[in-house]
Amino acid sequence: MTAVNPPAHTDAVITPVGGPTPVTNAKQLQKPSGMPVHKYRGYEAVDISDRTWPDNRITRAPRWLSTDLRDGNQALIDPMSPARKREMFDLLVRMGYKEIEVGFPSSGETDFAFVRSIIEEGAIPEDVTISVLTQAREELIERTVESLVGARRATVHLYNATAPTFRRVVFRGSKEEVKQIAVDGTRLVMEYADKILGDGTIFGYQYSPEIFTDTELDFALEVCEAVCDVWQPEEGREIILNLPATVERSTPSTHADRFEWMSRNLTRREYVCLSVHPHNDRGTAVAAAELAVMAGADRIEGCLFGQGERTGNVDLVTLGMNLFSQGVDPQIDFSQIDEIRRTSEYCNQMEVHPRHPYAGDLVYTAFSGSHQDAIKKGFDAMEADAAARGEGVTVDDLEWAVPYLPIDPKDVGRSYEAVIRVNSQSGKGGIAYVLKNDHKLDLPRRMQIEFSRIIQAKTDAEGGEVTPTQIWSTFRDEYLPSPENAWGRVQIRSGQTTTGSDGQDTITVEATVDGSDTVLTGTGNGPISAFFEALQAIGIDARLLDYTEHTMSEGASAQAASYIECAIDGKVLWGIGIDANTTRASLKAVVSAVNRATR
Ligand SMILES: CC(=O)SCCNC(=O)CCNC(=O)[C@H](O)C(C)(C)COP(=O)(O)OP(=O)(O)OC[C@H]1O[C@@H](n2cnc3c(N)ncnc32)[C@H](O)[C@@H]1OP(=O)(O)O
Ligand SMILES: CC(C)C(=O)C(=O)O
Repeated sequence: MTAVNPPAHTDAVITPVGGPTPVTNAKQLQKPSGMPVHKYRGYEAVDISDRTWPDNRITRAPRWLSTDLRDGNQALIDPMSPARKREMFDLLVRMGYKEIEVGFPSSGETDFAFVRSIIEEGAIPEDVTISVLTQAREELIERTVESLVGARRATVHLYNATAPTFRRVVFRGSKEEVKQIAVDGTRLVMEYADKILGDGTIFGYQYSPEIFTDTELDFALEVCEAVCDVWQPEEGREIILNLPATVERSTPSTHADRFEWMSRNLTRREYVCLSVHPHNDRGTAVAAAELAVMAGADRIEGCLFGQGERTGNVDLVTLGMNLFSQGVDPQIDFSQIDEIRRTSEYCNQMEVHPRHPYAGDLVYTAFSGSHQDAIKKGFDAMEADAAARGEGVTVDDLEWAVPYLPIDPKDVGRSYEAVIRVNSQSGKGGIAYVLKNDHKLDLPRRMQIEFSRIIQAKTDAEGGEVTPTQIWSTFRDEYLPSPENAWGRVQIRSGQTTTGSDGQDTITVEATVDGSDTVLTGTGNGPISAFFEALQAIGIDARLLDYTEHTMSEGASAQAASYIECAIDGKVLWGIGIDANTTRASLKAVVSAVNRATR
């Protein structure tokens, strides 16, 4: 055999002995881009060769915090109006989020008033903790705590940047001074909470060393430890330490290493809720969150559909649904994903991409032929498996196993209607799926091939998508013309068969042939062969090649579909007949094929 792909390490051009085309190593064809790569440097690895996170599995939902109303909102072109904020808040509650960051109350009247409104209007369920963000500045902290008066459960979330560039550029201070900002801020939060909030509030505290991703690990740890020294976490008094990828900078694996390192080195780890807050600058926020949980994070902060600064916060919908698709209950209800999407679009005034995981318009839709074929076979196999398991077992009782569909679209409130859409890339499987799903017609394989050629000719000629309605109207026109729209040489009105003592069937059919009423008769070893003989009399030479039938529904008024493959005057064609009586259905199927032969 001749090698076609040269080994990756050679730059040689391999000329296959006797082969037609010399093969060039693709490496040789790539050229330097000319882009200014010298301006950037690689992210530092973490010295943690005994890392354990790759072996961990996520077997239960982490704690979730939605920051749609804070990090999501602060990144919008038009921040949410109070009405939109309230819609979002109510949605998050309905979905099951128990920790919701509701704003930055010291930023201005809008956020302050919103926090007051949900407290005063009793919109916060007993088991939901609201959280509010503040900088480590006394006047802002005081105002922040004031916003929480009357809340049953509330957390103040304080942040300050700890990364070198921010120490140098924003705070213009030393490590010690920047650590002191966090320490003083924590003390002020505690003092104001004591002074302003009564015993009626179950008060929590969260600290974020902002830009954790660019902060030296040992310094991030030092600041977190100093904050813990002030807050004094203990049994029944947790602290949330949230380590934000304010700007996502590393691979998810390095991010996970940093989490494992922090998780191992925090002294009061059992009283710390370790929280991950990924942004999506490298497009890997979801992976970063998942790997961080494997590395020890207890809690994830993010936004629905990945709203948030720049490329967004991590997407809570994808994370939750990823768990669901692995058989882990996300403890968040995504069963009405389109309602969630619509509400989010209304609140954020931004659209969710049609290819957005789990929620986009097109994510359960296959256009391409081999995908459609496999999906149709998958649905058929699930139905057969359920039937084989015995009475009362439905596909909903089985493990989901439909190729190309990671989850059952029904589980998020989607119908199967949009699963298969037909265009020029589609094959017989998709078209057959539409006919089976929408019209209960289970076409035999060779008939699928025949009809898909008819649709293919249409897509090649007209381009674009062929809707299920167009597929059905093309199918009807081709195989099942209605009496109002009849075409073809033969239309039958009624027929009778009698069986003689010799076992031969004689058929008498009242029909219209070429526009004239007539009676056709013939004899054969069954009604179909008798009908073929009757057709001989009007010059139609037909021979049966294949026959199959199935019921289309259950009950007394059940319809049957018959499919007949015939050789007619040298052509091989399929016909279909639908009738409550199977003999009539098969005669209609013969007529369908006969008429097509002369169309
Ligand atoms: C990564 C994140 O998403 S963090 C959250 C960011 N979100 C927001 O900022 C939205 C809401 N913020 C706001 O509306 C405004 O920033 C306000 C109203 C809170 C404060 O506004 P201003 O008082 O004008 O201050 P501004 O935000 O510009 O901050 C600048 C000052 O705060 C200091 N500062 C910034 N962050 C912090 C912090 N976390 N803790 C303490 N001081 C801080 C800066 O060093 C600077 O100080 P300087 O004036 O002495 O140089
Ligand atoms: C305040 C912090 C958590 C933040 O939003 C970020 O760093 O992205």
